Amino acid sequence: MPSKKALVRRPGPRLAEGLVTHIEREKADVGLAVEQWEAYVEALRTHGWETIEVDPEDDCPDSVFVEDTVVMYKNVALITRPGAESRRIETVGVEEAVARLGCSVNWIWEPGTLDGGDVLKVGDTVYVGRGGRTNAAGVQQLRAAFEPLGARVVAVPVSRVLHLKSAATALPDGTVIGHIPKLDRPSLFPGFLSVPEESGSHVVLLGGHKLLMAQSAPKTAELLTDLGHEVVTVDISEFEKLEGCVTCLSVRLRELYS
Ligand SMILES: NC(=O)NCCC[C@H](N)C(=O)O
Repeated sequence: MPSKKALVRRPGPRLAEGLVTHIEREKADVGLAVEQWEAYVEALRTHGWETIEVDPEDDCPDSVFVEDTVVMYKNVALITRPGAESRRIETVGVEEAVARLGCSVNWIWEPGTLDGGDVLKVGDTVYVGRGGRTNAAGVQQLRAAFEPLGARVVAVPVSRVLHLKSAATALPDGTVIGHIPKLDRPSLFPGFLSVPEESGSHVVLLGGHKLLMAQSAPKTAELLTDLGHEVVTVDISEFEKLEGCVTCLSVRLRELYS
């Protein structure tokens, strides 16, 4: 039976100093962000996920975006080497957490860089965005880690957004959804559905046809509801000010053997 555990990491007091690359900086309200994070975690729990808090990393403003620090494939946790140097220390606590959960651990090494936000899994196809945070060596190391386990790794150029998953994720049936103006090569995805809002391109699969989405994408929520999905929304405005989205606030562990 698949496990339903999700790693999350509480935002720290320096959250508002988080990196912004493709958008104008707007001051995030840390108190409100904590409330929004708690509601996000509660939404995961309500839909059957056991949440595991990685020890906070209060000196790292971006540590709440835990997805960037580890990529899961089967029982293997690939600890990343984030493209932004200021984020590299975040991996230490995450490595401890996944090791405690019984994952096999592997690593991206220098000169490779890779952010988890650049990795989109659709069944055994693993799309990896090669862009501002993930370099060619990171892509090669991801291939070397996951292809022997049965993955097919497809590299996708990313230049218009922070990460591949800033502009594309996948529905439970494997359809990739994305916001065309932010994608370099939408034609690389077979079975592609375009969505009207950039923040509508981010969905977290909660199980069955349930999707967790940001409140900021009402038109996409309507489109997906009309296609028979059950949409659960959360307000993550303070994380969106830092180029975060629903996907980057957790890492789901679905194939643990413990
Ligand atoms: N996977 C993600 O979408 N991560 C968002 C990271 C945002 C953070 N401010 C950063 O620039 O690294």
